[in-house]
Amino acid sequence: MITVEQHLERVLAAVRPLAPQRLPLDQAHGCVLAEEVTALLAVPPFDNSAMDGFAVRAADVAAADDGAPVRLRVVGDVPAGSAARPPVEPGTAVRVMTGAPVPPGADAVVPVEHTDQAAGPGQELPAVVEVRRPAAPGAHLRGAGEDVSPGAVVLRAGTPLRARDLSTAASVGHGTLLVHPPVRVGVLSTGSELVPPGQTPGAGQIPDSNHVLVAGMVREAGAVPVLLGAVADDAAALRARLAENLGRVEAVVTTGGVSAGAYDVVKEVLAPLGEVTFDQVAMQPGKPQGFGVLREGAEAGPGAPSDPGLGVPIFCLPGNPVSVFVSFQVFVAPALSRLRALVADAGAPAAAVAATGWRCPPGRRQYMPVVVDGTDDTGALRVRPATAGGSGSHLVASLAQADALAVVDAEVDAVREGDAVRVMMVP
Ligand SMILES: Nc1nc2c(c(=O)[nH]1)N[C@H]1C(S)=C(S)[C@@H](COP(=O)(O)OP(=O)(O)OC[C@H]3O[C@@H](n4cnc5c(N)ncnc54)[C@H](O)[C@@H]3O)O[C@H]1N2
Ligand code: MOO
Repeated sequence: MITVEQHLERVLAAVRPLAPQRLPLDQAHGCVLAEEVTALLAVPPFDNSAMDGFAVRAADVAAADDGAPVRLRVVGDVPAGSAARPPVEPGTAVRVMTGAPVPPGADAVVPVEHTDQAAGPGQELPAVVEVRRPAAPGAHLRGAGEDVSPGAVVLRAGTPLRARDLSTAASVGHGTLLVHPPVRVGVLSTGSELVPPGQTPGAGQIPDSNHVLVAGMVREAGAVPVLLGAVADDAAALRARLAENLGRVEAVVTTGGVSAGAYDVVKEVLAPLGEVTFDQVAMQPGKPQGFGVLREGAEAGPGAPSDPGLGVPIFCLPGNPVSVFVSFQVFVAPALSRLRALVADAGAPAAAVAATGWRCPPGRRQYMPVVVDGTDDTGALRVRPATAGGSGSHLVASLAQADALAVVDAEVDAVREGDAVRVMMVP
């Protein structure tokens, strides 16, 4: 048996960040930025109106009032996007829309509501506008560069790009960014007993819950699942499904077929394709684990894992669904973070206290799905097992209740009510 740390170390030593690529903004969401981004354009890019109304000289309308409106001759119309710049001379106004460039000579905008003109679409350009309120110099004007000036740093390397980061990049003039590209993860279930979700299982069959579990966890880890379906416990079918798909993924996660069964074909198939080893890890659930590197169409031999074209890391997780969930959290998620070039780690487990006791397996670190039931007087989280059935790795239906995994050291044979435990919160 090896420890969780030994297995994780081996996994992380075999993966490194995908080489940066320049991608269009609409493909870069969730990717980690590989460059510092500076503004090419100012924001706003030019002086413009904050209101639909009339660009005026503030001095002209200083005394305007409902009882004594100021009449200005309208000498032009500037919708947003227009290149027109009709000058505003004393005694004149130019109609402007929100976002339209402020014409030369104007130093204020009077909103349409403060004039005799009707608001809304389809209004003809009037020859004369009556202004009924004064406007201070600068009123309703938005100055070029108010937010950022060209050359300002707007995004730092290492940022996982959110929607608003992409909008920032677009607003300062970028159409592409240098990013660590999306990590595509092949998701493959194995087992002759599996039927697709929603299909009534026949004798001895069960729904394939692992496929949607792994695909969803891949998404929650910021990577992109590539659904490779389920294969029966048949060596040729498994070999073919992997070989067909290796070229289009940066990692693979399989479930099932890694323990001691007579039909556990994952082990049998993987040796000739690459370098995958199968270990017993001192954890519960998740004891049998396979991990290694596959090379597309290549013979087995040492290489540089996760370099495009050189190798694809493969995680062969045990079939029991709770084992899949835990193994993904503990081994696959950190590896996907590294492939994405994320620097932030998951952080230390939080302090909690057991609201009820439970049994633990001898000699294996336990990852018990738990529900958080508030906090105690000291502020520690109160936790209890998510299922009345304890820590069985097949108790998948209760997994949805879990808020966290309680991590109990291998030497502990039972957690008693009131014991301190560490918990990892789960998505
Ligand atoms: N003789 C031994 N038997 C077992 C050992 C052992 O050391 N010696 N280890 C046990 C442990 S611990 C685990 S965990 C499991 C791992 O089994 P496999 O990875 O070989 O997985 P399977 O046998 O294919 O399936 C196990 C279990 O999970 C169900 N399953 C599989 N795939 C799915 C799926 N896609 N969706 C839902 N459920 C799935 C499957 O029906 C089995 O019930 O081995 C123990 N045995
Ligand atoms: O490792 Mo198995 O996951 O204990 O059931």
